[in-house]
Amino acid sequence: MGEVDPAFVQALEHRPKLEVVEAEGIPLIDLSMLSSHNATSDPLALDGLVKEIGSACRNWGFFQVINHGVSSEKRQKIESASRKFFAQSLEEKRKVKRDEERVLGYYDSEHTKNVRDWKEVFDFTVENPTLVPASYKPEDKEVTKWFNQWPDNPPELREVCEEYAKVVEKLAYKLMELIALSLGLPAKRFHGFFSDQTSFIRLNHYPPCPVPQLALGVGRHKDGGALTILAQDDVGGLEVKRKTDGEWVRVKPNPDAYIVNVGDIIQVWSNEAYESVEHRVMVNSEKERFSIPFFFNPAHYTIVKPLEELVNEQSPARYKGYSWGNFIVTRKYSNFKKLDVENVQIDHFRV
Ligand SMILES: O=C(O)CCC(=O)C(=O)O
Ligand SMILES: [Fe+2]
Repeated sequence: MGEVDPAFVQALEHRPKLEVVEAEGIPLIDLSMLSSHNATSDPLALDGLVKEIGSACRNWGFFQVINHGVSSEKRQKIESASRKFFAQSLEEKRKVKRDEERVLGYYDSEHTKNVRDWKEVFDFTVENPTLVPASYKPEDKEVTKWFNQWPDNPPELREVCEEYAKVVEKLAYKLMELIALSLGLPAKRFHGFFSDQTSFIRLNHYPPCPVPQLALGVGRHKDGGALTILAQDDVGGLEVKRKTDGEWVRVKPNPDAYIVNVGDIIQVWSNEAYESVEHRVMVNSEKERFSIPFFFNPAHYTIVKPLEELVNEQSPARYKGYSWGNFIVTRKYSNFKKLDVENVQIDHFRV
């Protein structure tokens, strides 16, 4: 195994197979009608789109969207600034390193399920500052603020990140409207949850890895928030656990598309009509890879529970309510030290 730190090595059953199964059938959904005038004047076409979104959420939990309204210029700008940022020396990047006080910024030793990920990241929130509970102890009611940290180089990073956040946020609201309609709810049913959103964007850099059969860029996991909107470059490596057979399948890069996945919160809100799906990232020995997920997350004071409209005698609530603020800070602080609480999962709130 040579020089590789054992912290990166996955248990046998979680190691990736090097022969890749490219996903057949991950839905590709065209959103162009939302940016034209047709959306209001052609209810039939909107209906078709809503059905497509509903069946993608139900059958896959993952889909790709094209003609999504995010200009390719904004995407290229953030991608190129991200490349410039990660190309700097470790010393330079660590000037905006995250720690217990400043939890946003650069980080190079993230763990998923206690195995180190082969990646480095830069995190920033969409709202600056972002309000969150000051402590992971539910009895502490104090609220604190998370502030973004911006590096000196590349100098344009802050502006391109802020611009990008604005346009992807618009897409996130549109997708939530389609998801609401697909569940038989009013289009704006979810909007109120996001007024003091805790959404964040992560710049991911996966360097080439000498042991791609042993390590992962990100270990298998589900996203804890509401919805994730991901830009991946042309290298490929994202794998989704297909619902029909549990096979790991790769999401083929499409430079015009965003990959969207349902997170744990939608699973709970929809009372499991839609499920958050496991995914992971494979690395390779030749090429570095970059990706940019936007994690659309509600306000910290949101109590996440199945929506009343979707609960009845035939389908009783499958979850008790839980505090989103407590969920995120518990996850966040467990990165820095071992807490006296277990790694929080929505399963803990199952009825
Ligand atoms: O890089 C990717 O393709 C996905 C990353 C991911 O799943 C995550 O950061 O939650
Ligand atoms: Fe993820």
